[in-house]
Amino acid sequence: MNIREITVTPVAFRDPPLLNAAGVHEPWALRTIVEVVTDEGLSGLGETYGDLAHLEKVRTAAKALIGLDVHAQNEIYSRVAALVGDVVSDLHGLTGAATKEKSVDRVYSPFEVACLDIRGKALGRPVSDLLGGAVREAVPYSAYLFYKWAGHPGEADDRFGAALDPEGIVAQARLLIEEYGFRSIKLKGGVFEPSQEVDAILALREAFPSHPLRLDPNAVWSVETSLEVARALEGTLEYLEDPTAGIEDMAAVAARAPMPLATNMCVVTFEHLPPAIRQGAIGVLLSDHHYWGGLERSVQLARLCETFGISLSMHSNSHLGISLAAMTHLAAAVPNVATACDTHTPWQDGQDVVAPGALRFVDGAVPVPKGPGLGVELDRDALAVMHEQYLTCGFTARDDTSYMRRFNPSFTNTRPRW
Ligand SMILES: O=C([O-])C(=O)C[C@H](O)[C@@H](O)C(=O)[O-]
Ligand SMILES: [Mg+2]
Repeated sequence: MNIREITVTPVAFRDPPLLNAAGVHEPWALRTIVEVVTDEGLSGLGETYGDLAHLEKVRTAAKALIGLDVHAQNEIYSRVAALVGDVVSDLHGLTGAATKEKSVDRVYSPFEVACLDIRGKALGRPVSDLLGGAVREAVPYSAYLFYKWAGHPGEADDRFGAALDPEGIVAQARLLIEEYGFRSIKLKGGVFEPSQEVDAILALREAFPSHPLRLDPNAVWSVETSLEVARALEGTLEYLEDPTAGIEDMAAVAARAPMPLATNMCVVTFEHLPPAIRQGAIGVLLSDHHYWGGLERSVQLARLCETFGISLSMHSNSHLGISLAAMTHLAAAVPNVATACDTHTPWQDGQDVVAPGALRFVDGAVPVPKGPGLGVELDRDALAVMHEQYLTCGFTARDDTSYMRRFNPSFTNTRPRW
C-alpha cells in the first residue's frame, strides 16, 4: 500500500463576520484538501489550514512522501520533520505560540488522516476502530456563539444577523439550538468589556437553564480581570477557556478560580505539557488534531492528559466535512473527552467538499460514520467550485486583525486588553 500520488487543493468558502480578540473573520475562509492515492488505487482524504506559507509546506511534503507505505507513519513523520525547517505562525494568534514541533505536526496531520482513511478502507473498518474503537455512538458538539456584525461591510446581511449584545447572543443561541439541537453552549468573548460578556453568559443561563456554558476570550484579560470574571460567573460556567495568556498566568488564575480552566492557547504542543502540569495551569485541554500531529498523536495526548487528571475537549477553527469526520472519529475513540467539542460547522452553512449524507447533527451530536475509513466522499464538483473561489477571492492568508483595521483603524490586538 504505497503512496502513488498526492493531490493538494486549496479551497475558499464564505465565512460570516465573526468577531474575536484578534479582529473579525474575513469574507472567505481558506482550507487545503489533501488526497492521497495508493498503488492499489485506494484513496484517502485529509484537510488542513489554507494559509499560503502552510500550503507551500504541505505541497513540498506531498512530493517527499511518494512511494512510502501508508502504514509507515514514523517514516512519513521524519520526512515531514526534515522538510519543515522554520516555524510558521498564524497571523491571528488564536491558537497560541508557534514552535518548530507544532509546525511539523501541522504539516504532518492531513497526511496522517488521509493514510488512516486509506487503512480503514483497506480493512473495511471506520477510522474510530483504528484509534482504539468508538466508546460512544455519537459525538456531542457545542453551539459555538460569536459576537458578529449583521453582514460583511458593503454586503447584504447574512441570515444569522447581528449579535452585539446579550440579547443578540441569546437570539443566536436559539437559532443554532433550534437548527442543530446543541446541548451545550460556548461564547467566543474577548470582544467587548468583560462585564458585557459576563452579562451575556448570565442571559444565556437564564434562557437555557440546563445547558453547560463556556466563555473564551482568547487570553485578552489580565490575571486580575480573569479572577473578577471567574468570581462573577461562579456556579455558571462549566469551564473558563484561556482567560489570560501563558502557562504562568493561567496557573495564577487556576489557583483561585472557582471553575476549571481550559486551553487551546497555552498548551499547544507536547513540550508545553510538563510546565503546565507542574504548575496546575489547566483542568481541560482543547485538543486539535490539525496542530497536535493528527489522530494517533491526539490519542496519545489524551492518554497523557488522563494520567495527570486533565480532561479533554476539542478546539475548532473554520473547517469542512473532512475535518468534522476526523474530529468525530477521534472524539468517539477517546474515553476522556468529557464535554461537548467545538465546531464551526454551523457558520459554514452547508458549504462543503464532502458529499452530503455521511455527516449530520442529531440533538447536537454527530453520529460516528460507520463506513470504511473516514466514511466521507469527496464531492468533486464542489471541490472545483471552491478551488475556483480560492483562485479568485483575493485572500491567501487569514488575517482577522488587518481586516478589522480596515473598518476600525485604531483596533489593537495587544494582550492583556482588559
Ligand atoms: O480559541 C479558540 O477556541 C479558537 O481559536 C477558535 C477559533 O479560532 C475562533 O476563535 C475563530 O476562528 O475566531
Ligand atoms: Mg479557545
